[in-house]
Amino acid sequence: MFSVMFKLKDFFKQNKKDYLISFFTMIASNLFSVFIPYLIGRIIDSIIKQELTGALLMKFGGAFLFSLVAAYLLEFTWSYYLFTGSAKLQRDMRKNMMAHFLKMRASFYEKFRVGDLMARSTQDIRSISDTAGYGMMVLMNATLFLVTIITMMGVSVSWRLALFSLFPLIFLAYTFGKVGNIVEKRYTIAQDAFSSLNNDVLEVIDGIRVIRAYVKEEDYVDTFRKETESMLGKNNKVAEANALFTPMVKFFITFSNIIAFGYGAYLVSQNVLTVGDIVAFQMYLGMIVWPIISIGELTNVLRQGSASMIRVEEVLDTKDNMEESGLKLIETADDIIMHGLDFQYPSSTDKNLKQIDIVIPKGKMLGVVGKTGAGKTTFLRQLLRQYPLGEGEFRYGDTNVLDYQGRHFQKLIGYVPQDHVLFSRSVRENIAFGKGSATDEEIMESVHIAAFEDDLLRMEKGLDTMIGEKGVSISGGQKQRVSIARALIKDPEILILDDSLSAVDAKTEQKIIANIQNVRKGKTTIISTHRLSAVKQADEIVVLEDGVIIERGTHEALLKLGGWYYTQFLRQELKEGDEE
Ligand SMILES: Nc1ncnc2c1ncn2[C@@H]1O[C@H](COP(=O)(O)OP(=O)(O)OP(=O)(O)O)[C@@H](O)[C@H]1O
Repeated sequence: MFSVMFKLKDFFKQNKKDYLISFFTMIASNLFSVFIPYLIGRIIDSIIKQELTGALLMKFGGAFLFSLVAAYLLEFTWSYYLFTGSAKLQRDMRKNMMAHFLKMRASFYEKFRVGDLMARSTQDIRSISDTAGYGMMVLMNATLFLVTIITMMGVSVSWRLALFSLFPLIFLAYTFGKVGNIVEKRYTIAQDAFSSLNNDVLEVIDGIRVIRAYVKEEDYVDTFRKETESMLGKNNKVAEANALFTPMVKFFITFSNIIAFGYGAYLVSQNVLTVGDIVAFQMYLGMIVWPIISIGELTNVLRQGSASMIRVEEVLDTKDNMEESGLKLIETADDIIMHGLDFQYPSSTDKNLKQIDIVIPKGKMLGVVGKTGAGKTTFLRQLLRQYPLGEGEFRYGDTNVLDYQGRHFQKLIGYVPQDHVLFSRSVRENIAFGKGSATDEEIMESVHIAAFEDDLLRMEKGLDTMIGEKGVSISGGQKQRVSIARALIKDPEILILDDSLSAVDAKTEQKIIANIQNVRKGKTTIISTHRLSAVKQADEIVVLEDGVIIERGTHEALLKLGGWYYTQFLRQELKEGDEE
């Protein structure tokens, strides 16, 4: 249960000053608070003994008021320092989480679904920070307060009475532990359900157009209703376990009250205690309820915090299984050489690339074709190092890719993925993303190469047009061209296009290819495509089937070969002829 506090020890150390201020102001505030019943006890005794004079009342009144104000101000101070600390913890953990997400590659995102990651980086982090704020407050304040009250009960009234009347609380502590275990288990189940629900919401929002097109709204409403019902059930179970704490405290404290009254009255009758003592003692018993309830809640907060900590650690401890990269810096791209390269996705049962032998000389264009599922994207992912390296040789010139610094290596590559990812920003920002300091001239140059000029002219605000969620929706072909412009503005040593021209018409495709060839002289370009006309000009074309290169050569050589490429090319030519 306390493991979560232990795991946060570095954070507590870093914010030692704040926690020390909280701790000492808390002690002082508690001392002033417990002084008040003591004063009341003394006033009652003075009334009974008929010793209360005006001067004495003024003295008691002054001390009472001073203690009240001091306790209030001190409580403000400790709660300020404690709760700002917990907000800092949330900030730090979110920063760590985001840094981790940005470092991770494909296999990590295959393990965790987006909704799950969102749940862990919001609700779980909040629950952990509750342990550093509320949890810490209860731990320090309730235990300190409890110790102070019990000491006052013993010192200012009677140790015997204190021991007897607090005896039932031993059973309370035992029950707290048992219920705490139940809370932790139920909370983990509820959080897992929340992750899954989060994910489903994201999927619905993402796929809303398809859901509508297939008139599946009702089905989704129904599924979602069932899920939220089940989630409600799980949360109710947590609430049910939580609700046990307060009645449990009241139940056991009642026994303490009975003992205190019975045994206390006996001690008064024996002249061991005064009536004022008993009143003060009962007030102390009343005061003890709050810290005990809080300790129950502390158990709760700590159990939930440690369940959340396990969920957050699971994410932070998951690496993407990428090999350690070397220290070499790569300044310029060399020939890309793969020899006998095999690769298998972690979740795949068969090899997805088999014995790939390829040399892409620096500055040349390679075309990668093949039917769907042949392994084109998988081959490009090896170049991009999105997955662990397969078995076999993969070099840049004479140097094994693993000898290069991973991140540095990426700087040479411009990549246009199959699924176009554009941000909810302006066209300008989306394109300049490829090169932070890009001027409008440079942006327009890439717009021109990507054949996006005419589209831009039609946009009322030109480069300032907002796209995505915050602005206009743009077509698939337009998205592809903005993505191409984003990759081109970097003027990368290696440009990788993964089926990036599929949504543009044949004429525009030819225009883009011609532009690319024109501006990328001396630079390596790799194009994977279904439409063979896009790679006609390539220096070499490889045909993949089931992860194996089955044909290779120039366009002319492949036509002569009369294999898959030849048949496919004829089919596409005929189709395009028909369309024209
Ligand atoms: N992340 C993955 N985990 C497991 N298997 C995968 C993964 N991605 C792809 N595959 C499998 O690897 C094989 C090659 O897929 P790949 O996406 O490389 O084909 P492709 O030639 O690019 O297809 P397409 O033209 O349809 O994009 C397929 O059998 C596919 O099911």
